[in-house]
Amino acid sequence: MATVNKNLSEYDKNSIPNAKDFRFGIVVSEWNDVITEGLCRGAVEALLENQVPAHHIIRWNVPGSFELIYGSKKMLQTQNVDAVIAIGCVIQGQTKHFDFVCEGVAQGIKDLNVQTDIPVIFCVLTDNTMQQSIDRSGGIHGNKGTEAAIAAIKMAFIRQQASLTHQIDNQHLLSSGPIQIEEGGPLELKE
Ligand SMILES: Nc1c(NC[C@H](O)[C@H](O)[C@H](O)CO)[nH]c(=O)[nH]c1=O
Ligand SMILES: CC(=O)[C@@H](O)COP(=O)(O)O
Repeated sequence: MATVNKNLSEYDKNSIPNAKDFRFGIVVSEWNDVITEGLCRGAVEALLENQVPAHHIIRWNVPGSFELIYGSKKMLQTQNVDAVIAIGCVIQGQTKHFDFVCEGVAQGIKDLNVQTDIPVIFCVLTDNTMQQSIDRSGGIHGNKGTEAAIAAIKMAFIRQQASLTHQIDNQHLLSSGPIQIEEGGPLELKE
């Protein structure tokens, strides 16, 4: 479904876990800052609306969207955050540079999600025109920053639940007593 058929700012408030204990990093590109500031505003407002304390939000600026990769990596490596929101706006110019920046950022953010344990949310507009960016950063199609903040809350919750489940599994395994290994027999846990 294309963005034109969906308002980026709309979400089911009943489906959002309580985010009061989560901490969020926001890395913002300074290129097209009129747009990225609007995206950041949408993200922060959504986090605050979902009980995230203001002091649980850490914001850093980077020069351009390509630097979101390094900025997000250092954010998650050095700050106690449960998710990172990478905010940028890439607009087609006269050359192929748009293609390389967009592909590079998408791949870089994807790599961070694969290689680290902290979810990094891709809040990067890749538009043909400034009007398209305006429409998606608080305009007629809503705010992609809002969408990204909700995604960040949901992914932080998934990470938390996965960690708890892993701990329970480990506790069960560890509390099941010694592992009895019979010569040639199946490996059995003695309750
Ligand atoms: N043209 C846009 C850029 N270009 C700059 C790059 O992101 C990067 O900062 C530069 O290549 C140095 O590494 N960045 C945007 O965020 N948006 C653009 O439209
Ligand atoms: C995405 C870009 O880097 C692009 O906006 C730069 O413009 P140009 O392709 O005209 O150099």
